[in-house]
Amino acid sequence: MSDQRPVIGITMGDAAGIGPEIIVKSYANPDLYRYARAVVIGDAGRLAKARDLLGVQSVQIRAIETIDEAQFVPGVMDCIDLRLIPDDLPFGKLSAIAGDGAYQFIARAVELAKQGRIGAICTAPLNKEALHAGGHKFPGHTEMLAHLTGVEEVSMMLVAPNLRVIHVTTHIGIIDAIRKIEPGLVQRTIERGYNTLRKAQIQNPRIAVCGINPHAGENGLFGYGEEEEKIVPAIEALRAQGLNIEGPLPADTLFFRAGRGDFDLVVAMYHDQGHGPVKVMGLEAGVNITVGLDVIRTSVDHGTAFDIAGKGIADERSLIEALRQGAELASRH
Ligand SMILES: NC(=O)c1ccc[n+]([C@@H]2O[C@H](COP(=O)([O-])OP(=O)(O)OC[C@H]3O[C@@H](n4cnc5c(N)ncnc54)[C@H](O)[C@@H]3O)[C@@H](O)[C@H]2O)c1
Ligand SMILES: N[C@H](C(=O)O)[C@H](O)COP(=O)(O)O
Repeated sequence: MSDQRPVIGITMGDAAGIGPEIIVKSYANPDLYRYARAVVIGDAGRLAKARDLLGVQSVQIRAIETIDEAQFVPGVMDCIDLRLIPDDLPFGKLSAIAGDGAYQFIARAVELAKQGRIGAICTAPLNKEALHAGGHKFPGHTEMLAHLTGVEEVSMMLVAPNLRVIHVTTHIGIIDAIRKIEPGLVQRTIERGYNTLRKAQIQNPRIAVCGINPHAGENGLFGYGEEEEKIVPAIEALRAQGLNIEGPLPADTLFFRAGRGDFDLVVAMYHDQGHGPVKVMGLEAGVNITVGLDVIRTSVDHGTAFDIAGKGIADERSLIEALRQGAELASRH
C-alpha cells in the first residue's frame, strides 16, 4: 500500500536561533513520523552541531542535494543541504549570514511546494533583524511567502488549542495599522478565516470581531468612531450573506468569552491584540498558519529565542504541532 502521509518540507530558519535544536528534537519524537514524511531544507552541518550539543545520537543526519534522494526512514533526517552556514557561526548572535540562509531555505521550499514535491511548508523561526541584515527586506515569512508565490494579500492566523485568531493587520506600526484598516480589508480577512474553518468541517463558524478602541469605542466615548467607519460595514455585508458574526466587541471581554468557548474564530485588528492572548496560553501548542496562499504554510508561533539558543533547552512541541496541522491541511488539499 502506498504511503499516505504527506511530504512536509521543514525550513531550518535562522541558524543562530533555536530552529536547528527543535528540528533535531522533533526527529527524536515518534509523533513526527506518524503525521508526515518530513524533509529539512537547511544546513546539515548546523543540524549535526545541534544534535551533538543535545546528545541526541538516535537521530542520523543525511545531507542530500535534491528531494529525489529523500528516503524518509524513521530516525534519519534527510536534509536538503544548501551549505550556507559556516561551522563556527555562534548561537544566539544576530548574523547577516544566518538571515540570508533563512531566506534561501524558504525560497527553496517554495520552489518545491510550487512543483508539488512537498505538500506543505513548515517553518522554524527566523529573526527579522537578521533577515534584513542579510538583504531581504520582508517583515516576516508571511509577506515573503506572499511575494514568492505571487499572491497579493494573505492573513496570519494563530491557532491555540481553544482559540483561533486571524489578524486584519500584522507587521506594521500601530499608527499605520489603524490607517490601513478599512471595510474591504476587514471583509476579505474574515472571508479567508471563514473559508479556512469551512474546509476544516466547521459548518457555521461562530465569528467574533474585535473593535479597535478600548471597549470598542463605548458608543463614541473613546476614539473617533473607527469601529463604525472601518469595521461595521464589513460585518453587515457578511451578515447579509448569512455569516454568524458578532462585533465589533471590546477585545478584552471578547477574549474572555473566546476562552470559555463562545467562538470558533476571533478577528483581531492588529498584531498584539491577537498575539497576546494566544501566547499567554503557552508557546508549546501554538501554531501560525498563513491563510490565502496557494501553498500550505504552518509555523511555530515563537521566535528564534537567542537567549536560550545553543543551550539545548528549547521546547519542540510547537514545531511538532505545526507539522501535524500542516500534514492535516495537506491531506485535505
Ligand atoms: N515564526 C517566526 O519566524 C517567528 C515568530 C515569532 C518571532 N520571530 C522573530 O524571532 C525573534 C525573537 O523574537 P522574541 O524575542 O520576541 O520572541 P521569542 O519567541 O524568540 O522569545 C520570547 C521568549 O520565549 C522563549 N522561547 C521562545 N521559544 C521557545 C521554545 N521553543 N522553548 C522555550 N522557550 C522559548 C525565549 O527563550 C524568550 O524568553 C524576532 O526577530 C522575531 O521577529 C519569528
Ligand atoms: N507574528 C509572528 C509572531 O510574533 O509570532 C511572527 O512575527 C512570525 O511572523 P511570520 O510568520 O510572518 O514570520
